[in-house]
Amino acid sequence: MDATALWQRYQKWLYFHEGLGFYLDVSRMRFDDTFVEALQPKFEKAFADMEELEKGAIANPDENRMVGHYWLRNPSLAPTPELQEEIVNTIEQIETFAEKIRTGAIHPPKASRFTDIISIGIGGSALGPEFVAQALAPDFPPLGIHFIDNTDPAGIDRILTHLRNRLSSTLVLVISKSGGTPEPRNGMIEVKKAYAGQNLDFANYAIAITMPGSKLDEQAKSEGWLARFPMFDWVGGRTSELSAVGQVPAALQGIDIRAMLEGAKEMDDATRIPNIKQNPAALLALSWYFSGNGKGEKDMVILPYKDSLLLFSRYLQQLVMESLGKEKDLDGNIVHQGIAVYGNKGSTDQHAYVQQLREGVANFFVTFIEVLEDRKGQSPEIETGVTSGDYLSGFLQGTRQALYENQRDSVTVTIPQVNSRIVGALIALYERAVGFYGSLVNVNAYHQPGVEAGKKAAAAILELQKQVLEVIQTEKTSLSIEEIAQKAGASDQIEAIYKILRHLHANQRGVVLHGDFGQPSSLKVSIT
Ligand SMILES: O=P(O)(O)OC[C@H]1O[C@H](O)[C@H](O)[C@@H](O)[C@@H]1O
Repeated sequence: MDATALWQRYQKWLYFHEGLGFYLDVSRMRFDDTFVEALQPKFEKAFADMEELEKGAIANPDENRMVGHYWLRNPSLAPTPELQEEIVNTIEQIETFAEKIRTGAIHPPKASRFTDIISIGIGGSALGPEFVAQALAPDFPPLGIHFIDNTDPAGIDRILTHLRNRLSSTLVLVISKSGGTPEPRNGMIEVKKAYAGQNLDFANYAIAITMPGSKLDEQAKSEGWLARFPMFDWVGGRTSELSAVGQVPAALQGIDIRAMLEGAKEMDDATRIPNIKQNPAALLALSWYFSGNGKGEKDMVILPYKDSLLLFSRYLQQLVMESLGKEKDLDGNIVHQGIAVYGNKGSTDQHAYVQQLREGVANFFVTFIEVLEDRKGQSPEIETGVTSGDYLSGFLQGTRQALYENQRDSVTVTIPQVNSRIVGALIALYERAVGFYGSLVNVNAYHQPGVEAGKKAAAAILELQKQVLEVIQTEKTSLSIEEIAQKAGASDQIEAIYKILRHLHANQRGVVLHGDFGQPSSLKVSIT
């Protein structure tokens, strides 16, 4: 296509939202009108499905749940007055509470202000808060936030060591929708011990964000924690950033949560329009479908040219892959659906893997995110008439062009600046695009059955560890791994048993391995 034709195509497909100053350019996805027409019936179904979902249909049939994240930013859409009230009240409670913390009206027993937050959570209970903190926290936030989003002991130590002199002014958010996920539970137990180690009563510092009645909620209630905020049954983890999960940490950092909700609402209104060309989420879903043949054949590379949006790709990784990565479709057929998502930021990544994007295996499409405002205020000149921001902008345009010339497609999202309203709008845009795409390929985008298998397997390993330790302690003599496996009645688990023992050995847990470590079957195991 020559320059004039491309310019025409650019204008033909350009989506612009005036209120948000938001652009979406899908002109560098090489679909034609026939393709769009062919997809029209599927889109009609997707629009209808979405309307039902917003009205409170059981859009997540496997878990028999409504899917209501859209109600969070427009409570009048919630199907009952009780739900509407719950949403409105929760936001007000969060704002009031955060204000009291920030001003010192609520303060720790031994200090006039809280200075820091440890936020403990994983998956949907971490990725949104992490992304938003990086994107929107002011340079000098009223409280600095630190995340424990794993059960890695060294990771936990790093945070606790860093905060050891400020623990007495550090709030702890324990975020878990289910209130039973092992990683945040472990983090909470370790952090609680650290508080006890400094003679601090954990309850005076701890806040629970979880479904009412969960294990975590019960614990917070019985121990008299500082506060509890509800996570609703009808909000999925990966779409929970605009619920208490994201709002509490954001408000405590001085981020404008009302503006985030407002931006999301504006985007929701725009993505409710049942017309592909006038609906940015539909245009995204169309592009994804085109690129991967409706089968996820191409990966989605997210490249924001702005440091503050670095974690957007990680956030989207869960939203897209946990929603769309499914073995079966809604009719029970084996489909192995999904779209792989990765990325960091430009222009940094141009000095890393973009080489492969340009010339290597063509198994992806790029989503560029362009921010029009370079920085607050004027930029110094780097060369005559040229700023650092001009370079950033030039690198984005150049990469988009170079990829296109090599038959690599891309989408470009352009936003005026990174602020609360726009970040809210971006979150809403992708939530809706994922919902539409789920309908196009006929999968339940709101459950995650595959995650359970990993959790069960891990639980089985920990059970096996207990059996193994019992054998070693009863026998009290040096044994081979094979003998231990036999005595534990788990010969079929010999490799897992070896790995358990090697891990215990490496961590001074009373188990010692002797022999040739390159020949595991030769090893002898004894207790210390
Ligand atoms: O918030 P929680 O209940 O602790 O869940 C945290 C995360 O873990 C689960 O395994 C799910 O796969 C995620 O969707 C969820 O966000």
